[in-house]
Amino acid sequence: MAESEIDHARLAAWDTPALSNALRRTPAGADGQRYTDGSVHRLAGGTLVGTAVTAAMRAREPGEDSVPVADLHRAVLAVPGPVVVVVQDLDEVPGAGAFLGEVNGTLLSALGISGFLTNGRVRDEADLRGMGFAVHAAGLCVARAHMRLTAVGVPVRVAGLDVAPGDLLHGDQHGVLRIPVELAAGLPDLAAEIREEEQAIVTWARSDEFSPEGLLALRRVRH
Ligand SMILES: O=C([O-])CC(=O)C(=O)O
Ligand SMILES: [Mg+2]
Repeated sequence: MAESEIDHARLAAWDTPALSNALRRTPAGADGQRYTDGSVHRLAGGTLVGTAVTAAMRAREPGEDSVPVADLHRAVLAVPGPVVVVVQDLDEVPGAGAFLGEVNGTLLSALGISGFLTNGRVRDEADLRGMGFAVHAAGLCVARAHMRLTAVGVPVRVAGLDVAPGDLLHGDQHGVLRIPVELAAGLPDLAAEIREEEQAIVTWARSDEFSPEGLLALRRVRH
């Protein structure tokens, strides 16, 4: 499926656990899923869905290896649909300085991005909460330090998740999930099917029909 045919709004109506459950029923299975490892958290915004535009940065030490931020802006504008900007902080100990703050955030907001993900840190927190896009990062930091982008449009690894330019990402308060583009169209229906199955159990557990003996008699394996 072409990226332009993906129904982002339909995916955004689901949370990451539901889409992960749905992916289990595809060839991806339980082992073929790729998602952030919990070392980053959502600091602002709601659900993100979009195509990855990637970059790398460094901040701890000075260097002559910078590329213009305009390269990132151009890459964002080259994607027809919603974009998730993914920035890998390459420093051995990431987080010395922030790429994302009020100014870079406002520019990316003006370009209409859906989300931002980094293994590094961000700043100007109060401003970021009003940007209208989701921010996932390892945390906050004070300084800019020697922050510069060192590459745009390269494969990156952020919070254990490998991301290539063009990958489809979905994220919420649980983390960020990479969705194989060829499986995207089928996921909402699978998620709905699973929710129905799960809600049957939940509804029973909350009902007057429920009894501990009844539960044991079912000898349930999964839930
Ligand atoms: O200094 C930077 O580039 C990061 C920052 O605080 C901002 O974008 O406002
Ligand atoms: Mg700032």
